[in-house]
Amino acid sequence: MKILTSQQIRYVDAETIKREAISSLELMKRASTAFYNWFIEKYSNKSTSVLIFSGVGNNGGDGLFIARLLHKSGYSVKVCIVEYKNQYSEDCAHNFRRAKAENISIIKIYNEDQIPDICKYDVVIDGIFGTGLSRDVTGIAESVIGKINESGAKVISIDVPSGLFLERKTTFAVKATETVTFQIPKLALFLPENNLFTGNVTIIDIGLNEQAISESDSNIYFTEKSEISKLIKPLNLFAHKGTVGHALIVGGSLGKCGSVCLASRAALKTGCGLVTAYMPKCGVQVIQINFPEAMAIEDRGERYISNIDFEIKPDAIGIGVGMGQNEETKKALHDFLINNKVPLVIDADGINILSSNHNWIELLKPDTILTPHPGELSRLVGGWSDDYDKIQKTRLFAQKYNLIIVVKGAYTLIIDSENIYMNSTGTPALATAGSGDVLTGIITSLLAQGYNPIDSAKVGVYIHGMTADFTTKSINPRSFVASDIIENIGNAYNNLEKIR
Ligand SMILES: NC(=O)C1=CN([C@@H]2O[C@H](COP(=O)(O)OP(=O)(O)OC[C@H]3O[C@@H](n4cnc5c(N)ncnc54)[C@H](OP(=O)(O)O)[C@@H]3O)[C@@H](O)[C@H]2O)[C@H](O)CC1
Ligand SMILES: [K+]
Repeated sequence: MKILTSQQIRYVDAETIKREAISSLELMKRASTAFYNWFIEKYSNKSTSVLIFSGVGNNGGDGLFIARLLHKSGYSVKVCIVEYKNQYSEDCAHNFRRAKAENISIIKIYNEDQIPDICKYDVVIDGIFGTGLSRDVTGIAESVIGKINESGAKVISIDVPSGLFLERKTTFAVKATETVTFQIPKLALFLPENNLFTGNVTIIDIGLNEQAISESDSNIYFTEKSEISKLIKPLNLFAHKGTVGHALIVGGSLGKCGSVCLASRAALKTGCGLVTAYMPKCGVQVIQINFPEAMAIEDRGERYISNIDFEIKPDAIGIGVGMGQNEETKKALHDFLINNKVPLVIDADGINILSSNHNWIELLKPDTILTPHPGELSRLVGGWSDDYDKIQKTRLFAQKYNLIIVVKGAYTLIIDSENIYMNSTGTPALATAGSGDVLTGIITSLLAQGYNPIDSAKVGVYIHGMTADFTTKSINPRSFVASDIIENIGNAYNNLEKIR
C-alpha cells in the first residue's frame, strides 16, 4: 500500500469525487461512517459520554458528521467548535447546520474559559485539524490542544492527531490514545518520535479510488499481508534438503554463542534445507548440543573468529551475530568480504566493524542486506536530527553503496536505493534479547531459498513481526523471548498461506 503526502491525498480525494461521480459531502459521509462503525464496536455501551472538538475545515466536518451519527444512535454527545478562523469549509458548515437542527449540544470556543471540563467525559474525539495543517498551531487551537493533553482523557483523533505535520517534525500536537486514519497510511503516523502523539494507529477503509491511489507517484510503501502472502514460494513436492537452500551463519565469540544458535534455528525453521554454523572453537559444542539439526564448522580461533575459511557452498550467508570486534575478527571479516560472492546479510558486530572501517563498505556486493538497530545505524550513517533526517541519511547511504538497509524498530523500515518499505507487523514484545539474531536467521534462510534480496528482507521482517502479533494473548509481551519468535514462524506461514 502506498504511503502518500498530504498533497497526494488531496489529489486522491478529488479524483475519487470525480471518477466515482460523488459529492465531497458523500466522501465525508463515507469517512465519518467508517469512523463511527469503528467507534461503536469499541465503545458499544451507549451511555459512553463523548466530547468532540471540531475545527472549521473538513476534519472538523468529519467531527460534526460523527457527532450526528453518534447522537442519532443514542450516545450522549457534546461538540465544541474550535473557531480558529471564521471561514468554514462548505461541508463543515453543512454539518454544523444539520447538527444544530438535530439538537446536538454545540458551543463555539473563542477563549480558554469556554473549554468544558474535559475529564467529565468518557472519550474525547479530536477533529480540530487533519491533513490540511499547513503551519504551527497558535491561538485558541493551541490552548484547546494544551487542555486536551493536560486532561489525561482518552482521546481518539480523526485521521491524524491535530497539529501533526505529515512531512516535517512535529513538536506540538494532540497526544492521542488512538488515531483512526482514513485508508492511506501517512508516514508521520509511524515514526518513533511521533508515537507520543499518535498512540495506537488503526487504518480504516473509506472507499477512496484505488486507481487514483495506484497512479500516485510514491516510493514509500506500507507492507500489507496480501502482498507478502503473494511473495511466499509454494513448496515443491519433489524437494529434498539439498534443493531448498543452504544457509551459513557466521558469528559467535566466547559468551555470545547463543546468538548463532538462535539465528541458525530461525533459519532452519524458516524453511531452508540445511543450516551450517561457522563459529570459534568455543561455540561448536554449544550449537551441536543445543541444536542438533545444524551442522557446524570450527574457526581456528578459540574464543573468537580469526579467519573465515570453509569449503561448503552455501546459498546465503548471515554474518556478524555475537561476533565481537577483536582485531583478528575484523581482519577475518575484511578478507571474507573481498572474496565473498554469496548473497549476504550483515548484522550486529559485522555492522559495527564496517562502521569503524568505512572504506570496507565498498567491498559489499550490490543488494547486500544490513540489519542495524538504531544505535548501529547511527554509527553507520552518522547521527540525525529527527526521524525524517534519519530516513533521508539512510536512503542516501543505501543509494551510495547500493545496499538494502533494514532499520529495526517499531514499524521497521526496509530501505534500498529506490524504495522505502515500512513493515506493518510486530509489537513491543520483539524488543528482547536475541530478537535481532532471529531476524538475521530468517532473512538469511529466505535468501538461501532463492528469494531475491529485497523480498527476503520484506518477507523476513513481516514474518518476524507476525510472531509477536499472534502471541499477544497467549504470551504476555513482557515474557516473550527470542525462542518464541522461532516457535511461531510456522504459524506465520500458515496464516500467510490461508489468505492466498
Ligand atoms: N481522503 C480523505 O482521507 C478524506 C479526508 N477528509 C477529511 O479532510 C481532512 C482534511 O481537511 P482540510 O479541510 O483539507 O484540512 P483541515 O481540516 O486539516 O484544516 C482546515 C484548514 O485549516 C487551515 N490551517 C492549516 N493550518 C492551520 C493552523 N496552524 N492554524 C489555523 N488554520 C490552519 C487551512 O486553511 P488555510 O486556507 O487557512 O491555510 C486548512 O485548510 C482530513 O484530515 C480528513 O479528516 C474528508 O472528510 C473525506 C476524505
Ligand atoms: K484530527
